[in-house]
Amino acid sequence: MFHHIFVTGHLHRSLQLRHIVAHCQEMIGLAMVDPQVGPVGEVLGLIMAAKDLVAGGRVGGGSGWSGRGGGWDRGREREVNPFGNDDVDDDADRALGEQENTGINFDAYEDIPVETSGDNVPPPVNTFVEIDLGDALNQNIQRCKYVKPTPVQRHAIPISLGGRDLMACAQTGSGKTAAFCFPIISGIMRGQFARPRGVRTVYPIALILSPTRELSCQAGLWVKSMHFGACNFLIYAILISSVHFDMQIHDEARKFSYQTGVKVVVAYGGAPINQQLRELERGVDILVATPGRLVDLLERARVSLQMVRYLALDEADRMLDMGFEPQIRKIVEQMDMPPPGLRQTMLFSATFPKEIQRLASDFLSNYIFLAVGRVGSSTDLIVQRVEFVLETDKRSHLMDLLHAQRANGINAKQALTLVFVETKKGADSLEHWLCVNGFPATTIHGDRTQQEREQALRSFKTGKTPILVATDVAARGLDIPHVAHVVNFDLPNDIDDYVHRIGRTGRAGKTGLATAFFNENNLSLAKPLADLMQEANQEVPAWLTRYASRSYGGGKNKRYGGGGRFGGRDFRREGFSNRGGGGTDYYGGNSSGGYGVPGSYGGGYGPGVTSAWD
Ligand SMILES: Nc1ncnc2c1ncn2[C@@H]1O[C@H](COP(=O)(O)OP(=O)(O)OP(=O)(O)O)[C@@H](O)[C@H]1O
Repeated sequence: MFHHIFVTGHLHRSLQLRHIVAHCQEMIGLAMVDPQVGPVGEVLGLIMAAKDLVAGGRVGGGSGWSGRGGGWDRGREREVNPFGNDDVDDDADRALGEQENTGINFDAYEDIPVETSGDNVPPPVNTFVEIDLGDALNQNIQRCKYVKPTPVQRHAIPISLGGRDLMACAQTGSGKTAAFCFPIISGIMRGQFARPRGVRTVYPIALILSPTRELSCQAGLWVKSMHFGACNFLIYAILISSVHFDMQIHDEARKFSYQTGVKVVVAYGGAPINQQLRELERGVDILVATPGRLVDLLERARVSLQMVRYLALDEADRMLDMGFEPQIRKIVEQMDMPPPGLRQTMLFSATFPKEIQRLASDFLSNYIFLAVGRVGSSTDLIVQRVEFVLETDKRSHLMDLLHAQRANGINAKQALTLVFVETKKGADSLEHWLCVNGFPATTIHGDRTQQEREQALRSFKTGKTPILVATDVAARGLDIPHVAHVVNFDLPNDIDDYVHRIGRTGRAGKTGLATAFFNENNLSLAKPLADLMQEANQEVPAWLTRYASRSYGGGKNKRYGGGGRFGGRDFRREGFSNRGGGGTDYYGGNSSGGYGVPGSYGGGYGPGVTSAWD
């Protein structure tokens, strides 16, 4: 027989919720967390309590972390199992947690060209067992159902394990997160890191920076069964207006580091800082952070970077474009982080414009450049279509597509469609119009609160609203299973943004479809788009080739200009010398902005275009 425990709440009823949780805890003999940081933090604290309850963990107060690398103090806390219970039988939960890594079409990656450059490049591996990652990590790889490494992992993991700095470019959905997480976790497991004991300051060993807090969040709805002695409990942890989400990288890193003794903490803006501070106080080995929130923590002296031995930048080109570069420089160069050479630095993205490579090389020491596939290319697992659609016809055209999808059963349960638009207003109005016309949709854009964005993502992921209308906020990194179709209702101005957007489908060896509506407003994209499609063996419509041949320069998409179709790969091979190697200083002598780079990268956004940072 099951005892049912409902943990449910609303912000203004958080006291009541607290009592319910306390009661649950009393029933099964667990300690109570002390959620004392205001209503939102309180509710999140309660949810964390529920989460620990669900996982059978014992939640203690104060610092539960001690010993090497801040690993688990197993006498006082037990680690929440990020893989969840095997006996989960709830559809929504399954949809949220399932990664479906079995049946991946690895053959799709076999022929992919790989380029490495730099001194003494360690050879690639073919299997995970060849690499000595340690038992605990190997077990987690099995739990993730990763049978063999993806190409970027085959090359990047030995390079990083060899202690080398790395700039890696590999296609969307090809497993870059694990490629930088595995060596970091393995390195921390092996290392001896004597860290200062600050009163309130924590000293992470690894820092993973990612550009947006949206870089996929994992929803926190728990419906689990569990057993205590002779009793079975079904525990429902549902929060009506505030749900705790973890960033995707954090979520992945937690899976990979499960039972390794390596503690991962996330800090990102738009969520209450107190909860994050409490988590940090319990100890941290790997800190996953967005730049803004990290600067805040550094300024409050709650985090010191002086022990950082590993620095990873995900979506590194975005992190270094003009919008965020000063913040990144502050974190990496102006605080207490060890310099290149004394720390290991790994930069990853699917796109890496040369100008950004130049900036990035400032952070690296004698690094290896790795390109899996052509730099900035899209995977040919995605079928790309471009249709000429006038502005005034876009809605009816989209409707036709959606009706056809429905008729073909493509939009059956769990097949999701992501529609990219240019503006926040445009997103809201299209969402409304879709809903009115019988297509449940939701939106994600910069004017929505963090909570609304998270709810939208969750509603999309679970298939409740199988259409998500988004601005570029959702263009990068999001790893949402079952996105079958990406529609570029409005095309971006920058071909790299297009690559990231369509990369929300066709992930991890699966196929996907991307449709773009092109018209005379997108002429500057004609050539790069035609080139990209050709590169990915896609059918390029004759009209697009004609536009492309007229070469409308927009000052953007410079990788297509001159010297090879994609403007080369490792920029060091193109007549620029690496600063670290003692060559020409191409920075124009200014290291904090205005780099004197001819035609420096402008972030890729035209005026009025919504960026991922809004
Ligand atoms: N070796 C592997 N075997 C099977 N699945 C894998 C493997 N490595 C990663 N994956 C899965 O592939 C998916 C895509 O991985 P990930 O999100 O790291 O891609 P990415 O290269 O960072 O993409 P993007 O550039 O869009 O951020 C994830 O669901 C991940 O769990």
